[in-house]
Amino acid sequence: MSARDLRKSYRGQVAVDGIDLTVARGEVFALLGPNGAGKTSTIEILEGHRRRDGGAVSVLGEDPGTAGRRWRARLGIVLQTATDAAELTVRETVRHLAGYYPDPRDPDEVVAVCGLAEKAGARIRSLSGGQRRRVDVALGIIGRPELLFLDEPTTGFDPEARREFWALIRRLAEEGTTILLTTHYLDEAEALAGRLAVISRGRIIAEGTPQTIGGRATATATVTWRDGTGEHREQTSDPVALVARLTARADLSVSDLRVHSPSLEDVYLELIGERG
Ligand SMILES: Nc1ncnc2c1ncn2[C@@H]1O[C@H](COP(=O)(O)OP(=O)(O)OP(=O)(O)O)[C@@H](O)[C@H]1O
Repeated sequence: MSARDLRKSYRGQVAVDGIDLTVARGEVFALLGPNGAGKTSTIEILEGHRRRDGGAVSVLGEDPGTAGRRWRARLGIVLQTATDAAELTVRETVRHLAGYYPDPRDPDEVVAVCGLAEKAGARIRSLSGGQRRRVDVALGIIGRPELLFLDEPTTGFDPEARREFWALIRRLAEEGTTILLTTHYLDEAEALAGRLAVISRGRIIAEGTPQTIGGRATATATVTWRDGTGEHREQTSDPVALVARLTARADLSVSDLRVHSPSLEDVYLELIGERG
């Protein structure tokens, strides 16, 4: 999947301002960025849900602006807005949608892996917000998509449900599903994404792996420790060497040794702040 110089404005207001993006088959790629940065606009153009104003886009070898139903059946889509309240049960809803795909997954299995087995017979409108979001995810994967778009998939999930969801995404990725997700949870991006991009004001301002983005791998670390002379704190670009030096000193009894490297959140906030 690739986009070159992608552009989108709403009544003259620029939302996507020349985005270049390439996601290889089998990759899990996360789009991060503040509210209104242009993530949903970008993802919905790639899904074929919104028209672009400019740029070239290829998704599974086709232009989403003109691709047809067979192309659509190869995608799984979890939109940002949750499923409307419905009178159908969870099981009925998932089974119903399965009927639209040539090679769907087993509906009961999907209900189970999405943590909805106990709610399979419940009407959608009776579910909690997080449970409804799980139904959205179930509907997104029922068609055995080659490419899965997830727009803030775990909003409203409790911590356990998020962990279960992460395990599900990892399983799908292992099976070869390409996944593009947006999230405001940096731990989620770090846990799932092989690569990620930070979008701000319609542009990509950083791209890389969770470990290296924004210079994270080479950023200064803070080492703190305690010894006979008191508490110490030192900034260093080579914490391993400092720790080795400290622990080699027989005359110091070092304790409470900690190395703090910048988290993905630290790096993200710095990136956003610089451009904010
Ligand atoms: N249908 C629309 N009509 C007018 N303006 C829109 C529309 N959709 C989005 N916008 C505007 O485009 C900009 C980008 O919005 P978008 O939804 O793509 O951001 P986002 O990064 O997904 O934000 P969030 O994290 O809040 O979901 C915002 O300023 C938004 O107000």
